[in-house]
Amino acid sequence: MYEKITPPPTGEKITFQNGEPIVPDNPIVPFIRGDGTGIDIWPATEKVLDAAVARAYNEKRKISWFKVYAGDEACDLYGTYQYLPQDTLTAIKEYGIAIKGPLTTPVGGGIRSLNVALRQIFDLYACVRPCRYYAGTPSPHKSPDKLDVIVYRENTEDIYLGIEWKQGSEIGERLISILNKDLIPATPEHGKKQIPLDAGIGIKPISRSGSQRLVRRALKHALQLPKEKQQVTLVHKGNIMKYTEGAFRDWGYELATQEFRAECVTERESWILGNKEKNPQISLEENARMIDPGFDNLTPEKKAQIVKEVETVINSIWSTHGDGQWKDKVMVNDRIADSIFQQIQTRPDEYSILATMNLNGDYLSDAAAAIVGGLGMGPGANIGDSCAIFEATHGTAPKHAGLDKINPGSVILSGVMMLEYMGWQEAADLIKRGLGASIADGKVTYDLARLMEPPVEPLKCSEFADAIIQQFNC
Ligand SMILES: NC(=O)C1=CN([C@@H]2O[C@H](COP(=O)(O)OP(=O)(O)OC[C@H]3O[C@@H](n4cnc5c(N)ncnc54)[C@H](OP(=O)(O)O)[C@@H]3O)[C@@H](O)[C@H]2O)C=CC1
Ligand SMILES: O=C(O)CCC(=O)C(=O)O
Ligand SMILES: [Mg+2]
Repeated sequence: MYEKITPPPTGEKITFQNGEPIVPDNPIVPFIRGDGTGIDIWPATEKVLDAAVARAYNEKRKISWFKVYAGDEACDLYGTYQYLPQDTLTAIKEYGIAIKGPLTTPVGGGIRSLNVALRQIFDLYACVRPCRYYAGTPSPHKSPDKLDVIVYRENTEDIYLGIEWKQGSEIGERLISILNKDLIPATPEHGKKQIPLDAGIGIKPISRSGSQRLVRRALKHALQLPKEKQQVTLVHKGNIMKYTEGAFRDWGYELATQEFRAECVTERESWILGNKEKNPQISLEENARMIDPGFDNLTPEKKAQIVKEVETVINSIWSTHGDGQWKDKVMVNDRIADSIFQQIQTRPDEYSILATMNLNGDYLSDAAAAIVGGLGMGPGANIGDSCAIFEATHGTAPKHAGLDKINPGSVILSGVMMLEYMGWQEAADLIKRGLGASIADGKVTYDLARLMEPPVEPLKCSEFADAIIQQFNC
C-alpha cells in the first residue's frame, strides 16, 4: 500500500461519523515535520503533546505518530520534485486527522503551495484560526487581552484556486483579447473599460455553496460559545468586488436567516426590532429612516424597498425575536475588510467569529496573531467533513531554521486544537495551562523575550517545550 513509509506497529484508525471523529485510545496520527523551522518546532511539539496525553490519562491514552513526508524532506526521500508523494496523501486519507509543520512556497514561479494543495485535495473547507491572549504575553498593542476572535477562513476557493495566466503567455493574451473585444463590451456596466495588454490574469471564483458551508460551520461554532461571544461577522470587500465578495456577504446572510432562523438575528433586523421596542407606535417609514441614514435622498423605489424590508422583518420575526428576545440570539453582522483591520485594533472586544473568504482570512489571521503576541502564538486547523489537518498560521521562517530558537507555541497550540477536536479536552487544558504559566513566569522564546519589560533571557525552542511540561507537575 505504501511505497516508502510504514505505519507504526501499534494503534488504530480514527473514523468519521456525520462529520465528527470517532477516536480510539491509541489513534495513529500522521505528521509532516515541515520545512525551515519545522525541524525545530516539530520535535518540541511532539514532546509536549505526548507528555500532556500521558499525564492527563495516566498512560491509558497515547498517540502513535506516523511520519509522512512533504516539502524538502519528501524530495530527499522520494526524489526530485516529489514534494507531495502519494504515500502522504494515502496516509492522511486513511487516518483522517493529521498535523503538520510549515511548508515552503516559492514566490513568482516554481511549485504551487503544498499547504493549499492539501486543503484542496482533502476538501478542508474551513480554516479555523483562534487569536486569544495569554496573560503576560508582551504585545505591541495596549490592550491585547481584549482581543478574543476566531478567524473562520474559507479554505478551498478564491484566488487560492490558482487559476492564473502569466503576462505574455499565449492563453493569457487570448483571454485578454476575448475579454476586451467581446465580453467587456457586451456587459454595459463595464462601459469602455479595457484590460492592459501586458497584464497577468488571475481568476477569483467565490461560490454560493463554498461560502455557505463555511458560514454554516462558523454559525454552529458560535452557538457553542458563551452568550456574549455568540456573534459571526461576515468580512468582505463587497463594495468593490460586488459579485464575489459582495455575494459572499449576501449568501452568508441568506444561509443564516434560512437555516438558523430561530437561533440568529442580523444586525439590521436588531435595529428594526430595537426601534419598535423603544417606540411601539413607530411607522414603517420612520423605522426605515432610522436604519438608513441617507433614506430621504433615495429614489422612491429604493425607499419602498427599505420600508418593505422593515415590514417583512416585523411581520416575520417580531413574535420570536421582538421584545428583546433577539438579544439572546447569535448576532450576524458584516464589515468591510479594510475596516475590520482597524476595528480589531480599536474595538477588539466587539468581535468574536470573523467569517472570511480565503485571501482576507489569510491577511487577517496574521494581523490578529500579531496583536496577541505574534506569529509564534497563532494556531490553526483546516477542517472538512471527513478529514482535518492542524497547522500554525505562520510559515517556515527560514532565517531561524535549525537554530533551536523559534517559538513552537503556535504548532503546540495547533496540537491543542487537534486534541480538542479529538475530544481529549483534559490533555488540551493541561497544555494551555502549562503554556500560560510558562509565559507568565517569563520563560519564553526570543520573539516574546525581546518585547518583555524588563527584558528576559530567551529560552531555546526545546527549552520552552520543557518549561511547559514542567508546569504539568505544578
Ligand atoms: N501553512 C504554511 O505552511 C505556511 C507557509 N508559508 C511559507 O513559509 C515561507 C516563509 O514565509 P514568510 O513570509 O517568511 O513568513 P513566516 O511566517 O514564515 O515568517 C515571517 C516572520 O514571522 C515571525 N515568525 C514566524 N513564525 C514564528 C514563530 N514560530 N515564532 C516566532 N516568530 C515567528 C518571524 O519574525 P522575526 O524574524 O521578526 O522574529 C519570521 O521571520 C514562504 O515560503 C511561505 O509561502 C507561509 C505561511 C503559511
Ligand atoms: O502556502 C503558503 O505558502 C502560504 C499559506 C498561508 O500564508 C496561509 O495559509 O496562511
Ligand atoms: Mg498566511
